[in-house]
Amino acid sequence: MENVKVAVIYYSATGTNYTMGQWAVEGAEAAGAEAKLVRVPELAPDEAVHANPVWKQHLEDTSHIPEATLADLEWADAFIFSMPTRFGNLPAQMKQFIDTTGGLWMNGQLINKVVSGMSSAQNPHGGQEATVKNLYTTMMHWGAIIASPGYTDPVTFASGGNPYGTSVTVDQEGNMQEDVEEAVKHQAKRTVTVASWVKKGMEQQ
Ligand SMILES: Cc1cc2nc3c(=O)[nH]c(=O)nc-3n(C[C@H](O)[C@H](O)[C@H](O)COP(=O)(O)O)c2cc1C
Repeated sequence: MENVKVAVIYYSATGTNYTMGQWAVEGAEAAGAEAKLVRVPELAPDEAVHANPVWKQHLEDTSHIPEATLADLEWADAFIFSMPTRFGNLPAQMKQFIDTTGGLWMNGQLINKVVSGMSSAQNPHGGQEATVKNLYTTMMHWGAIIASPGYTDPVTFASGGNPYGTSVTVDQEGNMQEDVEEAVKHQAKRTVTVASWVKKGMEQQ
C-alpha cells in the first residue's frame, strides 16, 4: 500500500474536524500511505469569525496548514473529507471548494478516486449522517468510489456506530463526547486499502 497518496481535506471552525483530520493522516500513514492534511479556505467575513473567539483563535492557529487546491485532487489517489454539520448539510466552505472541481470532473480526472467522509455536530442526532451522505451524492457525480467504514471493524460500534463515516458529537464548549480516534484511523486505513486495490487494478488494465 506504499504508493497510495491520500489528501485529507477538512473544514473546521472550532477544531473538531481539524483533530479528526490529523487522526486520519496518522491512520493513513500507519497503513503505508503518503498523506497530507489540507484545509479548505475560510469564506466567512472577519466580523463573523471575530465574533467567536474560539473560531478566530482556531483560524490563527491553523494558518500554517496549506489550503486545499485542485492540484491536491489530481495528486491524490484517495480523499478523506471531514467537516462539521451545518443545518444538516456540508458547510459552505467545503461546498465552495467542491464546486471549483468542474474542470477536473469534465476531464474525467475524479473518476475512480477513492473517497470517504466524516463529520461532527452538536446534537447526537443533529444531521451527521445527512452531511456525509450529501457529500457522497457529489462523489457519485464524480465517478468516485466511496469507501465508507460500514461495520468492517468493531471499533465502529465502540465509537457511536456510524457506518456512513465516522462522526462525533461536540458539546457547547467543543469537547468531543465520544472517543472516535480509533474509528477515524480505521476509516483511513480502509480508505487506503480500497485505494490500493483500485490503483493496482487500474495499473493492470
Ligand atoms: C451555522 C451552524 C449550523 C449548525 N448546524 C448544526 C446542525 O444542523 N446540527 C447540529 O447538531 N449541530 C449544528 N451546528 C454545530 C456544529 O456542527 C458544531 O459546532 C461543529 O460540528 C464543530 O465542528 P468544528 O469544531 O470542526 O468546527 C451548527 C453550527 C453552526 C455554526
